[in-house]
Amino acid sequence: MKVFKFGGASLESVERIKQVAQIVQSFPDDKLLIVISAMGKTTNELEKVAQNFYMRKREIAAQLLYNVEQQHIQVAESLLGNREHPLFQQLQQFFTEAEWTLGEKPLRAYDYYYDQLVSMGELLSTAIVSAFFNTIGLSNTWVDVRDVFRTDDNFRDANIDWAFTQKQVTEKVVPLFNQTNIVIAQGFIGSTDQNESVTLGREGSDYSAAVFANMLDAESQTIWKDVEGLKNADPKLFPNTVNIPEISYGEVIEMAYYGAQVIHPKTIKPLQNKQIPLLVKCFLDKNLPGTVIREQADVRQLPPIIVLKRNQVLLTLTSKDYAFITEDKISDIYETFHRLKVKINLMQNGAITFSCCIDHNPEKIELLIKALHNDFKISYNEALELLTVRYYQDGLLEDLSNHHTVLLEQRSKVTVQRLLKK
Ligand SMILES: Nc1ncnc2c1ncn2[C@@H]1O[C@H](COP(=O)(O)OP(=O)(O)O)[C@@H](O)[C@H]1O
Ligand SMILES: N[C@@H](CC(=O)OP(=O)(O)O)C(=O)O
Repeated sequence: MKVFKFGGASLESVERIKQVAQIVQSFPDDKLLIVISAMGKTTNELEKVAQNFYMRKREIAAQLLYNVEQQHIQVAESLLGNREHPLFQQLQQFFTEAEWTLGEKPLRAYDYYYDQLVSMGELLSTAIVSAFFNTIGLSNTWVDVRDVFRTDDNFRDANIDWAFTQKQVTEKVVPLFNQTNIVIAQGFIGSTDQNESVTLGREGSDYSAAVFANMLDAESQTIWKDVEGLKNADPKLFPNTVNIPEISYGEVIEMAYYGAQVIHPKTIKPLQNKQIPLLVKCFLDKNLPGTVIREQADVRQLPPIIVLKRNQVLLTLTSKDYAFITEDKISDIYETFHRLKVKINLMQNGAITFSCCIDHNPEKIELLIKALHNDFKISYNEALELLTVRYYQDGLLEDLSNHHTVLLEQRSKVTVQRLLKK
């Protein structure tokens, strides 16, 4: 059994979906559990539907939902050639459910409504791909993963109930492979014990695939991307990147931790637990070797690995009473950040100052200031970039920081981080 994951980029047009079908056709002898994300940027569009609904801008929300509907119907029509197929009823049902939600008064928390609306992207894409595959001879079974992935009600970042979900996978998903060699399921979504839809955190389909791989004891998981494999930096941000043929789980966790937006950070652990290799392959050319991520990878040959996080803010807290920044003060500060769910990307303290770098989020900064202003004078510096280089070489570091002022720096033997201002 192999687990494949196709993300939004691989489904962003009719041509790309046909290309995905060709890839799947080249594995005729394998049992495949295929996890699929929403098409293209659908999740972003559905987020806007949810935001407008919650701000009681119903007409705008309805119009945005209609746009999503039309895009999907057009893609489905191009792939299937007509509107007679039962798929169109299935799509209509998803839209009707979303319209019902839009008709409600938003009495519950925003995150709940977000999940009810945004989870639709994966239901639509999987329904379309499944119907298309069946019409071209890629016989498959479509699964509503909300009947399989049981979670808590931590909406927008729900946590999987492993024991219950494993039972569902064994009892409901495994038998499906007696009917077809291919089973198609949604990434990114699940359901509570009250049958409410949940999402697992943005870009969470890699993680969904890893949960399936773990529970099905898959021989491998492959995520199909628009890049030749895992590279030493994001090729959209840096011109001369190189492909990494082989890398360890631990190294990929480090990259994700520092902000590399290529593999969801939660993906590695379920695979590592069962020593299942993670392959990153290119859907544009499946013959490229890609990257193998596993425990015993040869890391001696790793190039410098570069991660750039943009849109960062440096927050500086200075104690008002000139008291030292001691352990108890740091503990209070961390407690506040934890309570407000603000992640610290880099921190440093001096005698009476505590400085940290966080993602730019004006609402969160306002809440932090409110919570901390009694004890601290607070200043902040916006529009910064956090550069992380592992296995750094000084020449490279200087090149990457050229024309920037370094506001904060931290070095260990392996990793250097610099907070840069243009
Ligand atoms: N180190 C890296 N190696 C390869 N790609 C990277 C890296 N860091 C960031 N990326 C970006 O990840 C993108 C692919 O991931 P993503 O867009 O999430 O795919 P999908 O949504 O299809 O799963 C690439 O287009 C690339 O710009
Ligand atoms: N569609 C979701 C989940 C996901 O993982 O998408 P992608 O595989 O395209 O990154 C998102 O955009 O967050």
